[in-house]
Amino acid sequence: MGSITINKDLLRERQSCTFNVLELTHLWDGGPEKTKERKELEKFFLDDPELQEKIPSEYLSHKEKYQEALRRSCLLFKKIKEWSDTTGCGSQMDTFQNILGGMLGSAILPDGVPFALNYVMFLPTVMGQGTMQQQAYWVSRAWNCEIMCTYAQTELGHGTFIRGLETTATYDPSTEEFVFNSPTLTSYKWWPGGLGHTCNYAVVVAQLYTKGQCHGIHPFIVQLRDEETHMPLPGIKIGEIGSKLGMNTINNGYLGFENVRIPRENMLMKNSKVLPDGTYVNSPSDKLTYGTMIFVRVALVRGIAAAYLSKALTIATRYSALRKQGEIKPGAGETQILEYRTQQHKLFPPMAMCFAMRCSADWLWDIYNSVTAELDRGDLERLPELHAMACCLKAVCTKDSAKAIEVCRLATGGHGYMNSSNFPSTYGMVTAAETYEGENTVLLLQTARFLVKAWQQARSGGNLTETVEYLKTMPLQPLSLWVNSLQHLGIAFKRVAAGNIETCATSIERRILVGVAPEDAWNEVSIQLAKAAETHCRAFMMQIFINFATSAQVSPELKKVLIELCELYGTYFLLDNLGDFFMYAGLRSSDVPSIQEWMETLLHKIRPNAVGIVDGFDISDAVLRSALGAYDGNVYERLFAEANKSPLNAEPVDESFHKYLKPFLKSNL
Ligand SMILES: CCCCCCCCCCCCCC(=O)SCCNC(=O)CCNC(=O)[C@H](O)C(C)(C)COP(=O)(O)OP(=O)(O)OC[C@H]1O[C@@H](n2cnc3c(N)ncnc32)[C@H](O)[C@@H]1OP(=O)(O)O
Ligand SMILES: Cc1cc2nc3c(=O)[nH]c(=O)nc-3n(C[C@H](O)[C@H](O)[C@H](O)COP(=O)(O)OP(=O)(O)OC[C@H]3O[C@@H](n4cnc5c(N)ncnc54)[C@H](O)[C@@H]3O)c2cc1C
Repeated sequence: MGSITINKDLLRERQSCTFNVLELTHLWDGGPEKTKERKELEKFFLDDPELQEKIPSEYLSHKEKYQEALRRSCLLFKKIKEWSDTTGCGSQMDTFQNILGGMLGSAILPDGVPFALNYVMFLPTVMGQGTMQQQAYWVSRAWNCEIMCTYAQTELGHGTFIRGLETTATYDPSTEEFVFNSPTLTSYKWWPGGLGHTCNYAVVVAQLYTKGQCHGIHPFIVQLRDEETHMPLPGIKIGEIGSKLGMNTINNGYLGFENVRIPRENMLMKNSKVLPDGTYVNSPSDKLTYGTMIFVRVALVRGIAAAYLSKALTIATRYSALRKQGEIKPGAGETQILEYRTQQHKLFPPMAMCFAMRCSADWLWDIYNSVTAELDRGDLERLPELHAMACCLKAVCTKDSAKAIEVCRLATGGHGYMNSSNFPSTYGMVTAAETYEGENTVLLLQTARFLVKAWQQARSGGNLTETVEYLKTMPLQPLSLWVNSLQHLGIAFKRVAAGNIETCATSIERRILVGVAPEDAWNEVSIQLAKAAETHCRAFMMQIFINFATSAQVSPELKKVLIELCELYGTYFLLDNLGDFFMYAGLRSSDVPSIQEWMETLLHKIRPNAVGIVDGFDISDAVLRSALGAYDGNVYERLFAEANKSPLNAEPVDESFHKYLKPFLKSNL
């Protein structure tokens, strides 16, 4: 038990890798300096015995899980402060992002950080929607953890349709206060992370009434609990919503109001305002209230979708290299399961997806920053494109990631079903992101709205922005014979997207022409609209991956691997959606066998580098938390050690035998 020798199959895999793994790590991290910083950060946090798990959390009760998560969150945030004060290495924000959504956080609090919303949503909302004065007051209090805050938007009755929220904030000019009420059961806030028992303040999104008129939803800062006793303030009804599929330590809560008063100054007034006499001053755009949601969607693509998928892939690929089962040729000895082409088909396309997600996330982060700066100057022109791309990338990447994590689990057979594989909690974390911050279908339909408008603009000769420019050029280019090349893949994906968008636009027009109301026509076509948005996103990711792989400043050996992965991304999704490529990209059935062969050849080429690629993600054992995925490959020893942590193994005979089983066995039914 506990041997430190490396499994010999894994060792052989590492010796036969054709590229320099460290070069990939540096590329993945964004440069050698970033790798160094990340490793120092991991060492600082993960070597601390106080932060290490004593009993696997699966064996704790719901209450104990929360209490332990809170204990560790407090230690963790003290250490973040210590880290920033002593090393001066990296900004606090980088550290927070790594802790809250990144790999480091998942090593210490795998089921979620109850403080996450303070940093991920409360602070960005105050910074994006508060006046300078409000920022000066609230940001330092929340940043320094003098108060702990969350973001309370969703209600029992409404999550998606936020214009339908029912919580009311009614202005009373006689006291210059807003009065909060929850008029119905369905108006109770439901879901906010940390709301149950952790936070004492929240941004609450409510319908604003002043001078007898409703002005729609607005954000307010509301105190929920006493800062000393933590008792709920009068009129505040608050609690936790109970056990969930995953993320069980994030402390999601409910919240109701009965005549709760807050000062006028607690309305976040950067965009719209209520003056002391109750006069309402309009925002330049009512969509600026939705800014925090865009920020989180952008952050999720890299921080959750790509990061957690890289973890699942590391576990499944290392395991597949050492697990032996059956023979390909009778008598030739048992085969590493990674030799099976079907296994390669399960694992290598998700590796390609991981890279495509990372390039897309970097692009999205850059345009988020530039559009945010433009918004601050009052320029709203590029907001629709940012919103459309944040929506579809969040939806497609979280969907691909969750699906691929489940495929990774299945690819490890029975052992993957164990909590000690770390697949269940990894999946629980990622599938939640398919729903929160905008349910995926709903987000795809938001993108589709932008695409249909862009299509109409392309037809009328109007100008188009970067991501939809192809809607102008694609339909004009003649369809050429199929060629197996990256360039042709890039064009074919765009043709499929343009074709799907055109089909939707014309289906809607056709319906409207025969008298169907535009809104009904939209609903009738919405299956195709969601698909069109997905194909647009896929075409974008394909192109961004092509640009990245072909222009990366890396050694020829690594470049070859990047190009293979990029080709695999394209061929995999093409073969998975043949109908689309027949309909819109000039593909003929006689072209398919050569594309299938191309894809299979790519699997064969990637095979010797599979372990090298996941080693390149450089996820330490402490972060992986998996009996199946550890660097040394001593899987069976680890599975045994984990099994022996089960409280049922503490005694050779459990007390339930004497209480129930023995009397039952002796009862002679
Ligand atoms: C560091 C890594 C992170 C780690 C995190 C880990 C912890 C995570 C913890 C978990 C955290 C989880 C926390 C949580 O979950 S917090 C709760 C999150 N909730 C949601 O995301 C709700 C989803 N719903 C919506 O966003 C809206 O209601 C939608 C969009 C569906 C409709 O809305 P509405 O009914 O009002 O609009 P409309 O459809 O009539 O369209 C009208 C126009 O508005 C435009 N429009 C719409 N939206 C935007 C926008 N945003 N920017 C710019 N424009 C926008 C739109 O294009 C259209 O334009 P046009 O066509 O008219 O020109
Ligand atoms: C783990 C987790 C954490 C969360 N954290 C927070 C938080 O911190 N703060 C917070 O405020 N909220 C939070 N939420 C709530 C989350 O944002 C909502 O659950 C989400 O926005 C979806 O809303 P809903 O649950 O009302 O689903 P619904 O909107 O009821 O969706 C149900 C179904 O209806 C479909 N549907 C709905 N509208 C449309 C439409 N217009 N067109 C087509 N189909 C439609 C959807 O596609 C879906 O299939 C969290 C949720 C989860 C799961």
